[in-house]
Amino acid sequence: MSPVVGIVMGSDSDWPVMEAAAKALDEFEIAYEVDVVSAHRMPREMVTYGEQAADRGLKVIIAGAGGAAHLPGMLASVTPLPVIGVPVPLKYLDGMDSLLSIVQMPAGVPVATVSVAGARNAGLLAARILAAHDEELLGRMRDFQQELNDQATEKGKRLRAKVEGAGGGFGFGN
Ligand SMILES: Nc1c(C(=O)O)ncn1[C@@H]1O[C@H](COP(=O)(O)O)[C@@H](O)[C@H]1O
Repeated sequence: MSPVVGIVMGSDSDWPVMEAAAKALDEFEIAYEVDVVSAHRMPREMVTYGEQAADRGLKVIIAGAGGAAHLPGMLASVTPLPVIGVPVPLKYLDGMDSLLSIVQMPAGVPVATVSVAGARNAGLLAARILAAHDEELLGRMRDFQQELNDQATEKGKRLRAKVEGAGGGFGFGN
């Protein structure tokens, strides 16, 4: 299957964070490619990647970067595809630098920014974007949401049993 999502990052050092996006796409059996594409260190290749992405069949780009994280915004400026930005936290500033570098885009050049290190949600958001035009994938997303719902309900049951067992009161679920 040819890739429909491009997962790119400023450095291979971002992979431990970005891997969660790949895992989410694996869960939905969505084909993706992975690469290092840095706006700062390889600007010409970055522009080429962004310019060719749609013609190569990609539908969504997930771009992760740390520090002065210009990659997601720069990619969004050269591709018509939706770009999801993942702020990667580095040693200093706890990812606030990456977050602010990615999230405050000027009007006209959107980047859908997820939380700091929120690569899993980036993968899930890419799946939802694809599902908007794919009934079968939409069904799997609904199943996934139902599973989340069931798990949260189960957690509530367990918590209530624990508290009630210790002589506590009753909760919303009763
Ligand atoms: N933020 C960017 C960009 C960019 O935005 O173009 N290119 C690399 N980087 C970031 O530099 C950090 C350190 O990279 P190294 O570990 O290679 O020194 C990484 O988090 C990367 O995303």
